Amino acid sequence: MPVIMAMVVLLLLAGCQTQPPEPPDEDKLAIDHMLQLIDERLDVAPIVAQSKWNSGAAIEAPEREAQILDQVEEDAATAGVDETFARAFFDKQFSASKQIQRRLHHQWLQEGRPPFADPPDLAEEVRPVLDRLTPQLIEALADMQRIAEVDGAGRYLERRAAELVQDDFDGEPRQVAIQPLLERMAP
Ligand SMILES: O=C(O)C(=O)C[C@]1(C(=O)O)C=C[C@@H](O)C=C1
Repeated sequence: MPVIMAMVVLLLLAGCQTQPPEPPDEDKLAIDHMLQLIDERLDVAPIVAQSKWNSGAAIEAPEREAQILDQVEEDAATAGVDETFARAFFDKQFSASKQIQRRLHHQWLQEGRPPFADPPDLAEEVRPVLDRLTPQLIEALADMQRIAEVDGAGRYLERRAAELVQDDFDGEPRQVAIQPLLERMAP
């Protein structure tokens, strides 16, 4: 009997323990959507890497980054997104993409890889994919800004990132890409 009593007390105590806060469902959906967009953007990096492997163009393209940031500035103003936040976010998306590209080039160099048979054209086909993602990411940033103070938002984002953002390496590019969001969000 005392054993059963002790078990009942333990069960009651476990039930009383407060669970870490979880954001409401609609905020969870917004976070998932943001992570899916980040994943889509990172997915383009290997295609950029192929195109540059063939052309010999540098991975770092500062003039292209500046061009995207001009667009970001405009879209952020329209969507009411803090410009510094938006710029920091995109800067990290560039860093994550470059990390993936550098790792792939390193791998291909080691393998002595010949040029790819038919990579898509960088300016005509690949960059437009990234340009279409920019306004969608800004909209998602507006949501992130809105729910930044929601208890548990940062923790949820970090947990879901591991499931939704596939960087195909060791998770470092993913960590780089989500860092500005984690910095802004309540844990
Ligand atoms: O467009 C390119 O050349 C890319 O490599 C893509 C990208 C980006 O993520 O948008 C990444 C790195 C470059 O410095 C510029 C832009």
